[in-house]
Formats: sequence, C-alpha cells, structure tokens
Amino acid sequence: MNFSQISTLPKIKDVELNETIGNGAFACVKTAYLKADPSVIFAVKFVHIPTCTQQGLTEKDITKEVVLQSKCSDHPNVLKIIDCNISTDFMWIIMELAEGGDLFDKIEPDVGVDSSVAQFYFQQLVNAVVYLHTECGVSHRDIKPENILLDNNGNLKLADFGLASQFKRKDGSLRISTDQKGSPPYMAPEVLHSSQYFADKTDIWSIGVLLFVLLTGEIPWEAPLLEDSNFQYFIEHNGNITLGPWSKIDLNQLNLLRKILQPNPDNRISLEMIKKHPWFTTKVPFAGSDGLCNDPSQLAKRLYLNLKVSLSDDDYLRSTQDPGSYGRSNAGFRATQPVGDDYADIEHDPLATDHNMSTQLAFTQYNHNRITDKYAHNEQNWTQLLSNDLALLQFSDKSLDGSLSTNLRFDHTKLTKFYSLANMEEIISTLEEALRFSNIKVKPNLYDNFLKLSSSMGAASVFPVTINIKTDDFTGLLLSGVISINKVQEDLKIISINRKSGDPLEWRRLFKKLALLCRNLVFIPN
Ligand SMILES: Nc1ncnc2c1ncn2[C@@H]1O[C@H](COP(=O)(O)OP(=O)(O)OP(=O)(O)O)[C@@H](O)[C@H]1O
Repeated sequence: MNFSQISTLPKIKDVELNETIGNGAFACVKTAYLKADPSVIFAVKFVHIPTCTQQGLTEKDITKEVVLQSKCSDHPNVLKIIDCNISTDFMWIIMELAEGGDLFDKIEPDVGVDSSVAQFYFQQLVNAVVYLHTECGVSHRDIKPENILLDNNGNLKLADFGLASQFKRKDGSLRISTDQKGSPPYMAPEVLHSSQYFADKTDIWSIGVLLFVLLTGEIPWEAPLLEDSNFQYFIEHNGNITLGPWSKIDLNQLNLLRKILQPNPDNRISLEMIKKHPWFTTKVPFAGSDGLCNDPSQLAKRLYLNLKVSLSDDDYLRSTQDPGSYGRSNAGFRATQPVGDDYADIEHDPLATDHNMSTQLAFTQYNHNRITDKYAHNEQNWTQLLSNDLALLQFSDKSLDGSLSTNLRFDHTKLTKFYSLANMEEIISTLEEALRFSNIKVKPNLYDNFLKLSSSMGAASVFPVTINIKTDDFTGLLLSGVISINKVQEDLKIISINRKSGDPLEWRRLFKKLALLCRNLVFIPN
C-alpha cells in the first residue's frame, strides 16, 4: 500500500491513530487509542477496498469477514472485533490489539517450537475452534500461522476470518461447502478433490498441519495432491512416516497427528476426541486450569530459546558457496528466482513519520511506559533500549537462563531485524550484494541512489529508507517484503526485513541468510 492511499485514511471519531504495526496484501494495521482516555488502546485495520476489488473480492466478501468475526468475539483465544465502518476507499475495523505480535515470527524454520509451547498453542487453538464450531456454527477455513496473533501474555488469538463460513444453520443443519479457497499447504484434501465437503472437518485437518509446523518448523507438503511427492509418500505409507521432518515428532504426538491427518474426512478424529487424547490432556507447566498462560516469562523463554541466527564462519562459508539459496534442511538447497521486472530500489518511506524511533520502540514506549524518557541521544540510553529488544536474543550465544532471561515478555517487536553501527555506504552496498547473491533483482548502485534521495530530501528527512524485494521461494510461490533502514541515533541504525506476502517460514529463512551475508554489519551489544 502506498502513501497516497495512506494519506487518505479515514478519520475515526474519538480515536487517535498511532504507529503502523502491520501491512498485509489488502490492509494496513495501526495502533490507536481513545482521545478521551489514552490508556485504552486497540488496533485498527484499514482494508483498502479498491485493492480488494482488483483481486476480485466484492464488498459483501469484505464485510462478511467482520460480520463473522464479530459474531465469534466471545472467546479468549479469538481476536475480538470492537467496531467497524466503511468509508469511500477503506473499511476500518477496530479490534483488540494483539500486543505479542505474530506467532509465525516465532517459529524457527526446520526446528519448530519447544514441545510444551506446541502443546500450549495446540490446546488454545483447539479450544478456539471448538467454540467457533459449537457455539457460533462458524468454520474458520484458513487456519495457518499467519492468522494467529499473540496477546501480551503470549495467549493465542485466532484472527483473519476472510475465508470463514457459517457452516451450521440456526436449526443445527449443516451447509455444504463447494469452493476451493485456502492456503494449499494447510488445505484439507477434500477441498481440492471433492465438489462438496463439510467446512468444519477441514478446520480439523488444518489444525493438524499447523501442529506439524509447530513441531518441525516445516510444512509437510506444498499441497495435499498426489502430484506432491511428500503427500504421495504420506498416503502410500498410511501416514506411518518416521523420515525427514516426521522424525522430529515423538510417538505420542505422532499418534494424534495421524488421527487428525486422515485424508478421508469421515475417518478424521473429532475435536471432542482430540480433547481427550493423552498428549492434549498433559498439563502444560505455564498454563492455568482455564487454559490461559499463567507464567508469560516462562512461555517467552521457551519460545525465544529456539530462535537462533547463526553468523558463524562455517555457516557463512556454506552460504557463500551456495548462491541463490536460503536453505532448507530436508529438501537440499534450491535457488530463489528473480521475479519479473521488479528491480529492488531504494526509496524514502513516507509512512513512518517519527524519524528517530523504530515502530517497535515507539510502540513499546507508548503502550507500556517501559521506557519512560523521550528518546535520549546518548549511547547509554540506546544500549538500554536495545537490551529491551527481544530480536537481539536470537544473535546471542548466551543461555536464556542467564541474565538475559529475567525480563522476558511478549511485545510486538518483529524479530526479522538487526542493528548496525556501520555507515550508510557500507550498509547499503553490503545489502545490495547480499540481495544479488540471493538472486533478488536489485538496481545497480543503490548507494548512489540513496545519496540522490538524501540530497533532494535532506539528510535528516530521508530516513527511513526502504528496499522492496520480491522473489520466488523454493516452491515457486511469491515471497515479498520490505527492507527498512531507520536511524535510531546518529551511528545506530535498525535494519528490519519484514514480510508482506508469502510463506513466513521461507521469509525467516531468507532473513537468516541475509543477516549471515551481512554479518559484518550486525551489531550485538555485550
Ligand atoms: N489486532 C492486531 N493486533 C496486532 N497486530 C495486528 C492485528 N491485526 C493485524 N496485525 C498485524 O498486521 C499484519 C497484517 O494484518 P492482516 O494479516 O490482517 O492484513 P491482510 O491484508 O488481511 O493480510 P493478508 O495479506 O494475510 O490478507 C499482521 O500480520 C499482524 O502483524
């Protein structure tokens, strides 16, 4: 979404908008607060109607999402809708703010999350879906990590009801679904193979794929089609696989997964039976009897423990010997592909108005008063700011049981970023080389373009600068995002590498590769 669209964002009575916290294909999301009481904070999603229309969506499709999600807003694991309205170009939706950010950002590719964390999120997701199915008669139909947010205690919030449907009528009779919408890796086979299916059963399948992703950090297949060799192997062996990513899953979990991932929906386990499975019923150490997190610090520690970005010599050598790839453990290395004629160029980002603070820092400062002084221009203060940034933990060799672990908590910090004390010439030329090495088309001499931009806008106003990047991931699907370089203070810059569309696991693989190739730039405080 570009600036001209953003500049016309509708005004919402009694509400003051704050920072942009997310950009999707159709929408941007901002934090906001009540003018009369700034302690009341929430998120506002601005859905850009012309972009939706271009993609073939009608106004009815767009509003259906809100209508269904509002109807399902009475569960602690479903993101609440508070209000909404439509103006000329935008539909805005005021909703609960998920202060812990995205779940997908916290799943380590090829590793997954700690088993107790997987169990915790699996339990919360099942509870949310039981509520949707039994109390609201609604099926979500797009359950995947991208649609799961976290609150400030790390609890799961199921969001994005764009494909949801009312599968149960008021009289209890079931509606049959016929369309083929969804995200291929998470779609149930019957959605692709049958002309008619029951949508509630497809949610159960998607929950199973999500569990697999949590436990392994990989998708089991690109789509549940026999042309997909991984799916074919799964079918041929009746789900009895212990190879590749399946070998990371323990027997108890595997037993449950096999019951969920039954290609024939009639043989698929019900939610009721899932809730009785021994792995489901095992107590999670940081969950209360209501299923909610009662020890956010312990949950955060277990979650962040798995996130690592290696800048080691060995990995650097391996990665520089393997141009164009950003790595997958099981399938060998595959090259990314440049996409079309889109050459990445350096641009000024007009969306961020506060030039001294990253979105995350401003967000932290505003919401929690964790950092009480207005941003201060000295080294001691920014070192303190950095020590609050969870993204830095992933570069650290220190154990989370050490001093770093004391204040772990959930906030909206995006993890795909690093800090640098290098000058802009070094930053831009190293990034340019790393992008080209990863097979992403880049305009030549990005630094010269930056200098031109800087002289036309003024050195103080040019930040943040962005580089929009596009590539195909190893499955051939589009992966797009934006690299944003912002000044925290004269010498210190923050380089965020944020996904716009595509598979989040693939995006994190790309981020890790870029960070490794730019390892000379990465600043890690002591
Ligand atoms: N209530 C919320 N609280 C906190 N962050 C949010 C909230 N809603 C959305 N976000 C952030 O904004 C991002 C984009 O939002 P969303 O995915 O809803 O947009 P979209 O255009 O519908 O996305 P898509 O491209 O998947 O269709 C999310 O990934 C998340 O980081």
